[in-house]
This record gives sequence, C-alpha cells and structure tokens, in this order.
Amino acid sequence: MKAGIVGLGKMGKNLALNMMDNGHDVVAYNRTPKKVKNIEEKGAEGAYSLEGLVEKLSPPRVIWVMVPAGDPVHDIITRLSSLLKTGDVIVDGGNSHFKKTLERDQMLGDKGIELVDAGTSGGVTGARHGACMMVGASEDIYEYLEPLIDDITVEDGCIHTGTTGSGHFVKMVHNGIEYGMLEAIGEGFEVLEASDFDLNFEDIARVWNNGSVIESWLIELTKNVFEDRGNLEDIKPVIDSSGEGKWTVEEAIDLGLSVPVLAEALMVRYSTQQDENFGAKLIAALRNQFGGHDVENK
Ligand SMILES: O=C(O)[C@H](O)[C@@H](O)[C@H](O)[C@H](O)COP(=O)(O)O
Repeated sequence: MKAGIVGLGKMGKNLALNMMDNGHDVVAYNRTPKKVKNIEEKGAEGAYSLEGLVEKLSPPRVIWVMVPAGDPVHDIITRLSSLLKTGDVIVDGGNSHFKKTLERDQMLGDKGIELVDAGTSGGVTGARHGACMMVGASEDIYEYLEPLIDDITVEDGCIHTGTTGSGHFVKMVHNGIEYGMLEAIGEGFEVLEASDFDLNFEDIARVWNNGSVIESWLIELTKNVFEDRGNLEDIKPVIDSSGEGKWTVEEAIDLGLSVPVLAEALMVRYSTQQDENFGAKLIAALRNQFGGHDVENK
C-alpha cells in the first residue's frame, strides 16, 4: 500500500520506517523541511507541503496523521478536509479525545472523507518495530487498511474496536490504567527507598520481571531506569500529563462510576506541578492550631 504520513516526530518517523520495512510506500510531510529530507534519505518520497503530499497519492488516499493531539491535529485534519476527495481516508494515530474524533468524523463524513482513529501504544519502540493499536473505523475501511495495520503492529497487537471514535476511547482508558499502574510502581519503590534495608532497586525490578505477579513491560522499564539513572538523583519529581488520564476520570464521572485509583493517580501528577502547595501549608498550620504540632518554617 502507498500511504501518506503527516508528522515526522518520534512516533511519525518511526511509523514511516516501520511501514517501509514492511514493503509499503510512504510519502512523508512535516512542516520542518529538514525532517522530510532525513526521511527521504531513508527511502520515503518527501512532500514539502500538505498539497504536495495529497498530489503524490492516488485515490482512495490514505493519510496517517501523527502530530500532537489538540490544535495541531485539528489544524491538519481541517486543512486535509479541503484537499481530499470522497473515499479518501485520514487516520489519526495520536491521542485525540474521542469526542473530538466523533466531531471531526461528522465534519469529514459530510464530505465523504473517512476518519479512522488508531490509538497507538508501545511508544517509540513500538512505532518502529511493531506497535499495539486500537482502531475505530467502519467495517469496510478497516478491511481496506488491515494489510497495512497488520504489518505495522505486533502479532495479535491490534484490535478493530468498532466504529470511529471507539479506538481513541479505548486508548484513553488504556492510558487511564497506565496512570494507575505507574503510580502503584512509583509508590512501591518509594516504600523500598525509605526502608532501612540496603536494597538494590535495579535487581529487585529485574527479578520482579521474571515470573512474579507484577511482571510487565513497565517493570522491565523500571529496571532499565535504575540501570541507566542510578538512584534518580538527577530527576526533578515533577510529572507531566497530556490529558488522557484526566479524560478517563472525567468520563467515569459522567458515567457515574467510581474510579478512585485512576483519579488519585491523576491528582498526584497535578500535585507535583505545584511548587507552592498552599493547601499543604494551610493543613500544616491547622495541625499546629488544633494539636500544637510543629510547622516547618522556610
Ligand atoms: O501507550 C503508550 O504508548 C503511551 O500511553 C503513549 O501514548 C504516551 O506515552 C502517553 O501519551 C503519555 O501520556 P501522558 O502524557 O498523559 O502521561
């Protein structure tokens, strides 16, 4: 298959290489020409404008968009909507909010353009050597894309989740779970670190990843982190988040569900963003008021 790729960041570039490794032809566009040049050297056909990318593909065109969720993806899809024709397919491989995907699907559907949401997991390594994908699409469009999707995902690492929007919905919940699992690992190692035993975290993570109940890719990565970064002295304890954990919790609230672990994991991330935790200061002062407990002064 010949596919267009928009966005040659870490994920897009590696997905393009993955497609080419598997015998697919790639036309690649990025707003930074240098990135286009780089991928041309690796065998892709370069496009230096969105218009140019569309021209180099023949109908029904498949354009895989790998740009950050939010305004960038919205901008690209809006621009593509006026360049593409009935029957063409846009795949949004980023972490878009599923409700935005449903809105965009409606907008594109009015023009006969198909939108596919391919929630993609496995990070950069996955994009390069075989990702895990959760794909929302109509039956016939999924069938059309299946040979390509099968090639760029790991074995049994792809699911057609249902109609457009469901891929991003399932990926959102996946990331909500990811927040909870990360938080559990972080807290566990915090307890280990605080103990009086002289523990080797790298060895513990390595052994936990060999037959234990919590054996997993995240534990393998935990081992790698300690291997690469020792006791994390060079890292600031600040955790960013790009939205999926928040959306999962919001969705759960809208559905009337209690998801305390996912919510707490999100709140912990937010709390790390606060240099000056006013609430904590107030609680310390209140403990002093009612119990006479010491307040630590700056
Ligand atoms: O499944 C994955 O490969 C990851 O989830 C990936 O999609 C990305 O690393 C997250 O978007 C990070 O999400 P936060 O920025 O919200 O932690």
